[in-house]
Amino acid sequence: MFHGYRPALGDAPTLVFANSLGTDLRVWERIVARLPDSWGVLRHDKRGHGLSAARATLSIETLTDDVETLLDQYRVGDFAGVGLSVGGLVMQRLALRRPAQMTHLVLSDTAAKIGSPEIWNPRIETVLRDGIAAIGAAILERWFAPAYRQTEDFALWQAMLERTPAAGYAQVCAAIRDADYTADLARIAQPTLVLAGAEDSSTPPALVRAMAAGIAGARFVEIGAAGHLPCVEQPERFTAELLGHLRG
Ligand SMILES: O=C(O)CCC(=O)CC(=O)O
Repeated sequence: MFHGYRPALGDAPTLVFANSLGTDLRVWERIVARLPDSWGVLRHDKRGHGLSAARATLSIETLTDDVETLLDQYRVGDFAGVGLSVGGLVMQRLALRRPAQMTHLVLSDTAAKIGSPEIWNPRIETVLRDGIAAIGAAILERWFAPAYRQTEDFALWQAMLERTPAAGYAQVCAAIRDADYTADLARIAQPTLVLAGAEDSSTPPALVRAMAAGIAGARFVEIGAAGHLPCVEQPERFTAELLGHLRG
């Protein structure tokens, strides 16, 4: 599995990131660039995305297994988990699997249950039949606020999305469809920051806020002028919230 690891220096914190559907580890580039150099960072391309090969069966649980494998491979100690959308589902699992090791949780533009079979099944069918480009414009409208879609930058993320293998994308869609962690939210004990792009129509702020309400003590912050990927569109604000959460 393709990944990047930078160990923390001394007692500096380590951040473990998990990406969203149709993106790879570069989605965190602008956040990592703003972190202190001493902080540890572990990022990866989930199965069927970026440079990571798909695997025969995939679920949120197997995606979480992959992150645990990397944590153990590098003997990562305490870490903060940062998950975006489907990556947020993975981090919700990891929070419960590694309660002592995960010190803080950051959930961006995610929920305990995202969408329904009525949304995911036609999307899977279309992608497998016609490719991602067939639904690319609709996805990008959900990902970015209108002003951002006029920028030169926008084409970069469109390329990332459209280069995602259709089979890998469809497998992750099915994994999201089959996951519902609503009943487990109350068991999350880490201090949790929940971020939502104010213009996110993939996981709208009301849905994200409802998840936050289920996690004891979670702090909910809405980020203006951002869609589904505030880490791309509003990296300054995203990083400020992240650093504030970790530094208490
Ligand atoms: O981004 C994700 O991980 C899943 C949510 C989604 O459907 C994103 C999109 O609108 O394409």
